Order: sequence, then C-alpha cells, then structure tokens
Amino acid sequence: MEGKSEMIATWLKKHRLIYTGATRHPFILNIRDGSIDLSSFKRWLAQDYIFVRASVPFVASILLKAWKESDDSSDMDLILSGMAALNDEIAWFKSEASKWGVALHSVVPHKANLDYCRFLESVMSPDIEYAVAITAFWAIEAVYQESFAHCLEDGSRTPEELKETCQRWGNTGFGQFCRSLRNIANRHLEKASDDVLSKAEVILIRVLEHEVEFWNMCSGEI
Ligand SMILES: Cc1ncc(CO)c(N)n1
Repeated sequence: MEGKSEMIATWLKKHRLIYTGATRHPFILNIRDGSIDLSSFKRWLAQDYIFVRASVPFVASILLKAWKESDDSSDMDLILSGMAALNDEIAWFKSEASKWGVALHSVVPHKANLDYCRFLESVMSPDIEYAVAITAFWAIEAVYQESFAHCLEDGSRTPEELKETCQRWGNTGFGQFCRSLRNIANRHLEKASDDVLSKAEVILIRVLEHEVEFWNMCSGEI
C-alpha cells in the first residue's frame, strides 16, 4: 500500500499541471513582469474582498471542526491566528480600495466568485470531515502564497504600487503559516480512511480549479 505520510506531496506531484495553472496563472505572471492592466488589478481587489468576507465563516467552520475532532490543541491556535489575519485583511482591503478608487459596497460578485463562495459553503457542512476541510484551507492559502511570492522573487518587475499586495501573501510569515497548515493536513490525512482520502484529493482539485477560474475572471473583459 502507498505511504500516507506525505499525502499533500503525493497529490501535488500527481496534479502538478493544475497546481502550476493556479500558482503561475497569466494574471500573476503579468504582475510579475509589470504588464498587468490596472483595471484587472482593481477587478481582482473588488472581487477578492467578497471572497475574503466569505472566508470568515469558512475558517470559523474549520475552527469548530478542529475543536471537535483534533487531538492537538495547537491546531486551534493556528486556525485562530488565520481568523485574526482575516480581520486585518478585511481592513486592508477597505483602505486599499479607497486608495484605488474602488467602491467596495457596490461590487457585484462575478459568476466564478459566486461559484467559489458556494463551494466554500459546501465545505462548511458538518458532514465534511476535518481532514478534508483543512486540506481545502491549506490549498486556498497555498495558492495565494506561491503566486504572490513569485511576484517578489529576484528578477521580478512587479510595479511598485502592487508590491504591498504581493507582500501580504508572499511574505515569509505567511509562508510559515501555510507550511503549518500543510503539516496539520498531512497529519490528519495519515490517519484517515481511504474514503476520506479520496474526498480530500477531490476537494484539493476543486480548490485548484476554482482558483484558476478566479484568476481567469480577474483577467477577462467581463
Ligand atoms: C480567491 C482567493 N484565494 C485564496 C485567497 C487567500 O486567502 C484569497 N484571498 N482569495
């Protein structure tokens, strides 16, 4: 039987193409090479504000699952720090939006965003196991971490006015947060049944697909 100790690594190898599609999307590559169209960036800002607000109950549902199902109380500490970060993030979106002249209260969510938010809501169900939900949480955060860190690497030509955005998710502290989430996910997947494992793998792929659709939405003309 296949080793279960590093399920995430196994799945990332297996689903490399879609993972790269999510973390090296043209939207991100255009930030990195400085060719990003500012209207795309503003669209991202407005739509992501909606998504981040929808993430609050999602992360709260994971906190509840950790409280009920985890054998390690440090899981809760990490998830709680993720909730606190969302609080900061919402304040940041508001100040960033006013800087760019984006009116957040009148933003209409696009279809890809609605679909993704609906997906988050489905993962909040009490029927979804902790191991599955924490895998989704890790994947959602890891895509942003890998994407925006790429825009800050040596050789990138990210415009000065977008660097702060890239720092939000590309900083090393957030990288450490993602590694801790990944360790928690791996630890719970190691003990999971084959049925739960296959559900977690499917959820991971769904997250990556939604992330690609989200970037597509921000890049597009609609
Ligand atoms: C669409 C999307 N995915 C992931 C994150 C990271 O929290 C975010 N803010 N938005």
